[in-house]
Amino acid sequence: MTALSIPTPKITSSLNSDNSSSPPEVEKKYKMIAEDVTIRYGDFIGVKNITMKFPEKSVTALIGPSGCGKTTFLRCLNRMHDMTKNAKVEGRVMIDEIDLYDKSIDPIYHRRKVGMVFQKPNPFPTMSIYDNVTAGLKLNGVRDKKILDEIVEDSLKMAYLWDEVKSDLKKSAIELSGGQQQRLCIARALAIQPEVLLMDEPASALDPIATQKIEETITELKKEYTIIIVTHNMQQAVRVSDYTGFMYLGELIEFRETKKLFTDPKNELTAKYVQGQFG
Ligand SMILES: Nc1ncnc2c1ncn2[C@@H]1O[C@H](COP(=O)(O)OP(=O)(O)OP(=O)(O)O)[C@@H](O)[C@H]1O
Repeated sequence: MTALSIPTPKITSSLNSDNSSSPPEVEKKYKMIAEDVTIRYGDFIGVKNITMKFPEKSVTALIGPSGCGKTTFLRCLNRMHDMTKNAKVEGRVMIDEIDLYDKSIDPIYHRRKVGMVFQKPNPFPTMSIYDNVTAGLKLNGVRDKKILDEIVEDSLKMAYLWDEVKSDLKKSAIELSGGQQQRLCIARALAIQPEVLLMDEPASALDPIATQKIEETITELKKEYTIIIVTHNMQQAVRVSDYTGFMYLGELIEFRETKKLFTDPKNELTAKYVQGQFG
């Protein structure tokens, strides 16, 4: 994809403590590390002291029963809680060597490195397919039509939507099917060239065929991106992820290679959850 030229802020801190919560079988480098993260909504603690290391170019799934804090945790990975009035995040989230929460960094610059895809497809409804993909780029000052055209094509190809829409990029985004809209949202997230992609139940509003396309897209994208996905669907976690973290009541209970977590869980709670004894 055409590389964007955006100024790099100074690096302010570094880390590599190797204490816990990394899947033990990993040979890859870690792209992102959440360290001692606690998230409160007023007096309520939504996430308790989670340390989690995300291997690069792989998919990590977050699973657990409703209300256990999956979305709350995911949202801290790109500082989305900055926009939630009563939320307070403690701890550190490192991308490469930079703490996203360090007071001296530019949060807008660093948030760009972490793309987000939400549960319900949310294309900008009054915009065309083309304008949806270029919206973030234009906000970042990219105006060159040739560069925009190239990035639109590259992003739509990476999201596995190009062949279905290339002949009519001016069509309104809301004329696409739900599954196509979700792949458009993935293309929109990829257009600003993030390094990490967060996905919050990206297929839960979709039918089985659209879900399969999204899962195939995720499998292809992990060749280039580090992906963290929240899912309710355990089969989906097994199909798409390399590593899985099981959360319960705001805590990370177990974090391992997906196959091992599902076939040989170490924790009794994990075992009960993956066997469907509670949900
Ligand atoms: N803005 C908020 N203010 C207060 N409490 C909140 C807020 N957002 C979430 N919570 C609470 O934090 C806890 C964790 O919620 P969260 O949405 O992260 O869980 P989840 O595991 O993603 O659930 P689900 O699978 O149902 O989406 C819940 O008890 C929820 O009610």
